[in-house]
Amino acid sequence: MTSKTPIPVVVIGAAGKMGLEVVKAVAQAEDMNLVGAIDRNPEHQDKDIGELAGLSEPLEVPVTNQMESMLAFACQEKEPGVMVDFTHPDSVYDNVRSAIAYGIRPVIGTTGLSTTQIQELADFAEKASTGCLIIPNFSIGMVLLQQAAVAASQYFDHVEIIELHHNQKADAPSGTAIETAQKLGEMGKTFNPAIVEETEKLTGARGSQAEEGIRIHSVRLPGLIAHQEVIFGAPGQIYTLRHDTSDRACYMPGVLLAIRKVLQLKSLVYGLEKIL
Ligand SMILES: NC(=O)C1=CN([C@@H]2O[C@H](COP(=O)(O)OP(=O)(O)OC[C@H]3O[C@@H](n4cnc5c(N)ncnc54)[C@H](OP(=O)(O)O)[C@@H]3O)[C@@H](O)[C@H]2O)C=CC1
Ligand SMILES: O=C(O)C1=N[C@H](C(=O)O)C[C@H](O)C1
Repeated sequence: MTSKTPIPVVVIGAAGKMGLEVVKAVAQAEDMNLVGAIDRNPEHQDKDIGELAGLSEPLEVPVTNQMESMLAFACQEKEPGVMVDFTHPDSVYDNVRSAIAYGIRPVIGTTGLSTTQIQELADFAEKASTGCLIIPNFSIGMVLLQQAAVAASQYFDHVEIIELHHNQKADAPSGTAIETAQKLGEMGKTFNPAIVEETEKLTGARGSQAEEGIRIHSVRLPGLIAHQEVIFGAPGQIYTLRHDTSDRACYMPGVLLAIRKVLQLKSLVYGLEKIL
């Protein structure tokens, strides 16, 4: 039996809510080896990431805020490496450019990249012939919700999206809600034709206007994790699609799949459904 060399994985944002889940999932995956844990939070510097993640054994991987040195180290591994990014909308773009420059394949979970930034990263990955994945939502339930929404949009002309998240979330609307609106927008129809002339007495009362006239409403409260409703309306009926997460572990099968798949790519791919 041949045993393949494990995939070297670096996690950036490793000490955050998603980063710690990824650390646990990668540590348990037989075909992966966690080689680096990057996080800027000063509280966690030099601590063993396995201990921070609550694993029974240390992983002998200390948290560092030195991204460039860590990427330089990871690119010397025998096998091509992968960097999983769950950081912040303000830093993900630069992190990904650096990873690609070192020949490390990025798997991006961080949301909040602009359309221009995504296009620039796609061009950069293409020039470097490097795989790169941007996945606004790693849960299979959300892929299914989006597919059901696209199917329903053939029959409904009116639709709005409500996304609800914990109140530590930096970006609004969520990357998932934007992706959902884009998918509905790709149907090529204009939703929500105006029936009356509306006046917003409080700015933002009707949410933000996304693709093809689709409105997105963002709710932020402690006690929530990540939830989304797509509500279709027609005379005499409402059709509601809803996805709820109760544990960030729900994203891990998607994250592990992305780590394996990004190594087979030579350019940027957007969306979990493209690699299923
Ligand atoms: N695609 C998906 O399926 C999912 C995506 N997300 C997205 O992932 C991102 C992270 O979410 P979450 O884990 O909840 O956030 P957290 O704030 O819990 O974690 C982010 C971590 O990254 C650190 N960090 C931020 N910037 C840098 C940087 N430049 N270099 C190193 N470390 C950095 C933060 O440090 P500090 O505390 O000092 O800021 C923090 O420890 C968000 O954009 C969120 O929307 C979340 C869930 C699922
Ligand atoms: O910040 C989060 O928590 C989440 N962010 C992603 C998004 O913005 O869509 C994915 C999921 O909704 C959880």
